[in-house]
Amino acid sequence: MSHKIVNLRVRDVRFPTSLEQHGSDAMHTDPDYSAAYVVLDTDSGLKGFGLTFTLGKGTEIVLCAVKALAGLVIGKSLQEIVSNFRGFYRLLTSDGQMRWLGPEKGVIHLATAAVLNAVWDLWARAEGKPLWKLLVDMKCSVTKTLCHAPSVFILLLDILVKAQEGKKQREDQMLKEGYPAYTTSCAWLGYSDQQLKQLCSDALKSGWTRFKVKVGADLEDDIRRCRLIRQMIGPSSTLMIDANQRWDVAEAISWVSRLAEVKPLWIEEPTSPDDILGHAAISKALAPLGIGVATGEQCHNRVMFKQFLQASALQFVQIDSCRLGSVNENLAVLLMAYKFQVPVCPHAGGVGLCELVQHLILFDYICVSADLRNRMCEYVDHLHEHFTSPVVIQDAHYMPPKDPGYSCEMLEESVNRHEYPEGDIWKQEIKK
Ligand SMILES: C[C@H](O)[C@@H](O)[C@@H](O)[C@H](O)C(=O)O
Ligand SMILES: [Mg+2]
Repeated sequence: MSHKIVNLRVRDVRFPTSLEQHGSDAMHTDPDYSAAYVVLDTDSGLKGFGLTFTLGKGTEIVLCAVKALAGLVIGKSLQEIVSNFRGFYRLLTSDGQMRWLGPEKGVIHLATAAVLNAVWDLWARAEGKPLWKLLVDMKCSVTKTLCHAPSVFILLLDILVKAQEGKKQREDQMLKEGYPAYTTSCAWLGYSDQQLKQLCSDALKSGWTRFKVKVGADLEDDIRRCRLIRQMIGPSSTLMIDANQRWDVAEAISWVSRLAEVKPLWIEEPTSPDDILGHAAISKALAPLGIGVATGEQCHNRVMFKQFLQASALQFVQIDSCRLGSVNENLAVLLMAYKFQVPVCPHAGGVGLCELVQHLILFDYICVSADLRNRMCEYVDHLHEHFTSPVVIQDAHYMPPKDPGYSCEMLEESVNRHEYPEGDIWKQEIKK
């Protein structure tokens, strides 16, 4: 069946997470976790669901961008798209007029991600497999044609072929044990010390051993909060800190040096996400303290990642399922990270990001890296109840999803209630 796409709908879905300071950090003090949510209808009745993540205001701009891309998608069959997926990716990102809005960055690229995520979901559903399994079962030569990689990296096929060895064992291992995760949801910046202690002790009881803390607004607060959490989790648990771009380069080095006593594994987004050489300077300065630099959640595209890797400007690659051009571009980044032997630890702090990115990291382990050292996938404990196939966490591990698709279909009732501004949730909020 060809599954011709006959319609594309996009909706503005917002959750009022700022009311309880969920997701807050040094730069985003009041995020309302939101999404531009895309549904593709086909002539066969099969649907594809995709999204890109936003923080509330401005989601309407992403919706406009998705609508601008719709004409490139409607009328195409799934078969036509996947038989030349790289060509379709180029069609979306290289329109002679629209590419001026990016290219491949900002709102238009978020829109590309939402649309392509829905196409990948449709493909996986058509094959009756969860997306990670669709990728794992693909022939290496096919995988290579999907990913949108810079031409310098022609060794991609070799990497994939090499990783065929032991693939079945790794898949079985994942199905049994799951992929290791860390939690960010104990220590958002707007949480009180009391809340932080409570959440941390609950998380320890549920088996969590890796924790991320938000920092960057006030040094004395950071020292107190980081000491508190290190004391609670003990010396053998892993701690990461995340400044969400708050500092300039010199400030980042001195601030993080003051936090070195709590032994963070990484400092995430210490400075502007575009400052590749700044990240390289920070990496160099912090290496003697045993602290790495992590970044990626606001890295526009694969070309930026290529330069970060070439400049030794990061020690942990944080791919993002909704900022890069979907699976296609993320595959390119996974392969480049492997080439540079830098571990991938995906970003998932948002709505739906955990659901999506678990598929990519499973593929990375089974078919690319074959390594779990220094690797873990972010987890936040928010809003999973709004999805038809929510993530399953067992003993701080992501258990591989079993339902066909890319796991980002939302419950119709949740979408209706949270649609902005007409949904009940927002009508009530506006009345207050
Ligand atoms: C506004 C968001 O919650 C961010 O703080 C979040 O994505 C974060 O940077 C993370 O690493 O999870
Ligand atoms: Mg972050």
